[in-house]
Amino acid sequence: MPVLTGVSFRLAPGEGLVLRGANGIGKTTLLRTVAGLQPPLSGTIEGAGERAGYASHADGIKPALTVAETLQFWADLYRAELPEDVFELFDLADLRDRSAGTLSAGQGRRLGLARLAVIGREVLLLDEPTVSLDAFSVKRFASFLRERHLARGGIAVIATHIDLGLDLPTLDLTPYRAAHDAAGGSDEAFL
Ligand SMILES: Nc1ncnc2c1ncn2[C@@H]1O[C@H](COP(=O)(O)OP(=O)(O)OP(=O)(O)O)[C@@H](O)[C@H]1O
Repeated sequence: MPVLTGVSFRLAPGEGLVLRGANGIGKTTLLRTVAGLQPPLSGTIEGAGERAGYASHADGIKPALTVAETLQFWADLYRAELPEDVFELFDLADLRDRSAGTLSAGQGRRLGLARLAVIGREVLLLDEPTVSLDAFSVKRFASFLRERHLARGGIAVIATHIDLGLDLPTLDLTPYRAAHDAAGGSDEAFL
């Protein structure tokens, strides 16, 4: 059963897009589909695939590793160099040797987001990236997106309920909600 229907967008290097819509409209579903984690029922997605990095609601933290070990783990996995300033960029310098399992929610989110600076993917698919972040951390993350990602030709698709101050175009998914038969909402499609 479709969740969204008729959605279409195209982004050039350096461009970003903010996805909007009420809870349950299908923002996560769309991001996961673009990321290649689930197939579309119809239509095509071009240019994401191996070039894409997806950040979900979960931070993907391994509690047995320290903060520094976590980022090195991601760098090794993606065969990338750990950027020297990644700890400063995400305000993690004082937490480098802290066990990742002991981080607060916001600190853990900063670590999860720092992964994006490590993996070097051109297309970032971000699902509510600022959840748990304080205002200062939201600003820092917005600066990372603007100066380190978009300004260098990266692409970002961001589902967010808050204004990141990035002045990006918005795609409201409300008109694309799929019609359903009388009996069921889209929830039943997953059961
Ligand atoms: N695993 C699942 N089982 C049942 N229903 C699901 C599942 N995943 C998604 N859905 C349903 O699919 C629809 C779209 O969900 P999705 O998570 O994409 O919405 P969203 O726009 O990201 O919502 P939110 O703003 O609350 O994060 C919703 O009706 C949701 O209940």
